[in-house]
Amino acid sequence: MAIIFNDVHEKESTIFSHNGNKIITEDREIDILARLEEPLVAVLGSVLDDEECEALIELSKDHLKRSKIGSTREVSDIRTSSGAFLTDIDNEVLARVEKRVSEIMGIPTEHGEGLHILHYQPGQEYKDHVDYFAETSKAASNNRISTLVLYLNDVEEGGETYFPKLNFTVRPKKGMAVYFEYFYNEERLNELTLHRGAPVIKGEKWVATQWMRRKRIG
Ligand SMILES: O=C(O)CCC(=O)C(=O)O
Ligand SMILES: [Fe+2]
Repeated sequence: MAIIFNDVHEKESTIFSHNGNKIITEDREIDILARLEEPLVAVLGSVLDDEECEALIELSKDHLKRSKIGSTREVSDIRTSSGAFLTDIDNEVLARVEKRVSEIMGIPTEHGEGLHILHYQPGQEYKDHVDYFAETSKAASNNRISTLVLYLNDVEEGGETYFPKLNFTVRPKKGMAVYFEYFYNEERLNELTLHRGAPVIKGEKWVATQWMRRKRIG
């Protein structure tokens, strides 16, 4: 008698709702270049133009200080780059980018923490981590659910975003982005979004990250 294995695993629904190979936003057509389905990771092309990338870098230069991580805001070895949130800044390019990012992520801007700019020099990295907060942390009452990392420049060597549990690498390219989400009921899927910013070997690396929360902030 044959044994029948029932596949009881049904695909969980995702926040990201774009199908096909393009995302049409109010002011831009964005290419979906590659995607993994579970957990959902999507590599996006031509999210920002050169002028927008350069404007974000310039804005952050005034605000950069040594990166602080986690809700305790302590300087840590996990992230050796420098970072700054672009909040409370009245700027036309920033507003346009935030609107576009919100359309891509399918979440209103009010759920976002503001764009966070990171600057890595050779040898600097962001070691393995997940973007959501531990259940025991205070911030988990309105936890993060999705991330968009925008690459603001071309890195000569190194600086890849790497997902070790998926064995998936994204190479930084100016104007491109990687999207991923971790709002699955199945905790295993969220944990698979573990990722790192590999050390920059040559050149420098600039990224802008948008983390979205489950509820509006404030
Ligand atoms: O720099 C990268 O490639 C990853 C950045 C990142 O993981 C983050 O901003 O949460
Ligand atoms: Fe991250």
